[in-house]
Amino acid sequence: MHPDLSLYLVTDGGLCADHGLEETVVAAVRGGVTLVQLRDKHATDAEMIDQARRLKAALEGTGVALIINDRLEVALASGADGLHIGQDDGDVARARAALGPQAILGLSVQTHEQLARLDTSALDYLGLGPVFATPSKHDHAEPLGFDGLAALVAASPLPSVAIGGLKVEHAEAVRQAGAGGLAVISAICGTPDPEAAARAFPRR
Ligand SMILES: Cc1ncc(COP(=O)(O)OP(=O)(O)O)c(N)n1
Ligand SMILES: Cc1nc(C(=O)O)sc1CCOP(=O)(O)O
Ligand SMILES: [Mg+2]
Repeated sequence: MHPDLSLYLVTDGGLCADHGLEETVVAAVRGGVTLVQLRDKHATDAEMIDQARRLKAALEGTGVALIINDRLEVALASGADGLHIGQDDGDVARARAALGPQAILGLSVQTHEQLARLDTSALDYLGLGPVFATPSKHDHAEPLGFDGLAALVAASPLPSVAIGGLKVEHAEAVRQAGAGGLAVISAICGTPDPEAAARAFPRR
């Protein structure tokens, strides 16, 4: 499947708390978000399944897919549209086999070495980052900058989305680096008006 990576909202329960998770996501989608990832490092599986089901219902009719961060079992149990995993989050082939061919499956890549040993056949897209250091992910890798991002995009055989410290003012540089879009947490979650924050990003 080919997800629309143009403006990819990754959620953070803490940052979204002001408006509430569903309200933030629905407003951001009204503002132009094209893909949503439920990311919660603290919830139990049962809590995350419940969150995912509520988000899936809230996204009904919008055409925007819901991706689950890290947890294959949550993706399977919640009826979400896909899964995003990192280098240490489990096996890509196993995830694809469990999710089936229609699901969206994304993987994080930080280096050329990771890219070189990747079997991309089971994947739909890559998340490349961090472009910049960010407080939203305490264990992030060395920042790539835009030159590093462009080099990874050029070596990537799959559509890619850039992530890490990205704001509206970086959209043009990300486009010039060749990525298919931007993935953001704090540029939308935790802003006073998530719809306006999403709308401020240029359309692709
Ligand atoms: C779109 C996108 N790209 C990268 C990541 C990071 O995934 P990972 O390295 O597994 O780190 P965590 O998000 O699990 O902390 C992502 N979530 N989404
Ligand atoms: C979830 C995540 N993954 C990253 C990576 O580099 O793989 S950076 C990141 C956090 C992105 O949040 P913000 O938009 O607030 O910087
Ligand atoms: Mg992960």
